Amino acid sequence: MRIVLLGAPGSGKGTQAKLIVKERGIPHISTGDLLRQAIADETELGKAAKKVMDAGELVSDEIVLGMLKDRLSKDDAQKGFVLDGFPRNLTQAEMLEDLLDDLNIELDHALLIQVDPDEVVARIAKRAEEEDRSDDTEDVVRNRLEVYRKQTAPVADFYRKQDIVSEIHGSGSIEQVHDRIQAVLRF
Ligand SMILES: Nc1ncnc2c1ncn2[C@@H]1O[C@H](COP(=O)(O)OP(=O)(O)O)[C@@H](O)[C@H]1O
Ligand SMILES: [Mg+2]
Repeated sequence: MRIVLLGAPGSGKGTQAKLIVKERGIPHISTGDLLRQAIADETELGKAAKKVMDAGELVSDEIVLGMLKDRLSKDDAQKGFVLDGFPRNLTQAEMLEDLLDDLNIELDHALLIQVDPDEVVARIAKRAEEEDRSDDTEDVVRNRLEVYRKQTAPVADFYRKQDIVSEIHGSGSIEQVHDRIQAVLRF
């Protein structure tokens, strides 16, 4: 099964992706995690990405797509995957479409996790304490939410045209949200 997770920063994409992959034995592909790993490894790509991420902006489409291409070509991704954090804008959605066309595969589900902005801000503040992410400070979060509203929210419409979007109510406990996702994936 090939799943894309959409939703604002802090909506719970990473949290829910981990639960889905545990049950289905497919990899969790998070472009944010791949970038944070590149930063930790101090690669050239990581150094370039860090500056952009620390400002709450999006890393260039080419860099992220290159990373994703490599990751999707690995053996474990052939049975399916949960993609988290990509596509982040319409250009990336089109790039992903071309990439999947080349591989002769299609997405099965685009899950849009919906959470009130106030709740998202509160969750991210909590995550900032727990995880020490340099892009989780209040100013940067505000900018990331703005980038989400302008650039990422339209991606849902891109997938609505393919009729693969399911909206998931993202408030409540992690288990409750997971149950809602399971109900959609079973269908
Ligand atoms: N249903 C939930 N209720 C409360 N907190 C949640 C819930 N889902 C996720 N969180 C917390 O919110 C923060 C953001 O979640 P995360 O999965 O990192 O979101 P995203 O990957 O969409 O940015 C994390 O600290 C996570 O533990
Ligand atoms: Mg995440």
